[in-house]
Amino acid sequence: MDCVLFNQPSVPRIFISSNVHHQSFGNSHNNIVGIGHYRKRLSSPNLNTWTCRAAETPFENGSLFETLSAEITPQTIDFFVSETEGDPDCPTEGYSSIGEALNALSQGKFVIVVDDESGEVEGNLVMAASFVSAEAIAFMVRHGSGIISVGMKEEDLERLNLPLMSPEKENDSSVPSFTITVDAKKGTSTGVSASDRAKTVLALSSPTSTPEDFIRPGHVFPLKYRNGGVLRRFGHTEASVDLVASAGLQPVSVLSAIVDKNDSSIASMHILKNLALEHKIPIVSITDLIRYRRKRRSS
Ligand SMILES: O=C(CO)[C@H](O)[C@H](O)COP(=O)(O)O
Repeated sequence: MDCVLFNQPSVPRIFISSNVHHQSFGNSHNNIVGIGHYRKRLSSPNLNTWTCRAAETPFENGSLFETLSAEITPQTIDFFVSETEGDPDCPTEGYSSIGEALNALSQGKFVIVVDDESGEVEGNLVMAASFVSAEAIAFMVRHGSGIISVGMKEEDLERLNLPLMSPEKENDSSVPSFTITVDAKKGTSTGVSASDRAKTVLALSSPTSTPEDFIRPGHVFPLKYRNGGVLRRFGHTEASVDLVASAGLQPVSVLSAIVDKNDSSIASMHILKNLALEHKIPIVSITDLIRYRRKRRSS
C-alpha cells in the first residue's frame, strides 16, 4: 500500500503517501495543521503537488479534507521527529554529527547534506558562501549537477533586488524558490567559469553588495530560504543556510546537487557516502539537523 493512516488527533483521517519526504500540511486557510511526508517532485509534473490525501470516502461536507476543529498551535508547525530517538546531538547511524559539520563549515570546508534515506535521496555539497573559491566551485561542478545555487535570506534578496523566478510558486514548499540568475559585474568575463562563479557567490554573500554589483541574467542561481528554516521546510536550501548560520557565519550558503558521474542521475546513498569518505567530508542528514535545532530552540 502506498499510504499510511496518520493517526494524530489534530489531523483526523488524513492519509500520507509513503516513500516520501517529511513535510507539514495546511488547511484551506493556509494554517499548518499536521506533520507528514510528501513525494518530491522529480520525474513527472504530476508530482508537483502534495500527495497528502483524504480518506477514500469524502467527508460530510463533500470536501477532500475535513474541517479541522483542533486548535492550531505553534508546536504543529514543526516537522515530526520523534523525541524517543535518543539524544538529538547523536547522529543517525552512518552519518556525521551536526557538530562535526559546523566545525567543517567554520573552517571553510564542504559538508554533504542528505535529505531522506527512505525516499528519493538527494545529497548536496554545501559550503559557506563567504569561503568559496574557484577551486571549491570546480569541485562542485566536478561532482555535481553543474548548477551552483546560493541559499539566501529574504532580507538579503530584497537588498540586492533579486525577485523570484516564479513568484506564483512562493508558497509551494514542494519546489525550491529560485530567484532570477546573476553574475557579479566586477572582475568577471562570461560568468560561467569556476573563477567567475566564485566571484559571483562571494559578491552575493557580502553584506555590503548592492543591486548594481550584478548582471541579470547570469550563471549563479540564488535560492530563497523560507523563514524558519528546516523547522518550516525540509529542503537543502533551508538546511544549508541553517547550518552556515549555526556555524556563526554570514547566513548565505552555496550548494549543488551531487550526481552519479556515469549518467548524471542523482547520486545514490552509496555514492554520497563514498564521496564523503574519499574526501573526508562530513555527511549529515536533514532529519538530524531538525532534531539539533529543535533541542536548541527549547533549551
Ligand atoms: O540542486 C540544488 C542546488 O543547485 C538543490 O538541490 C536544490 O535546488 C535545492 O532544493 P531544495 O531546497 O528543494 O532541496
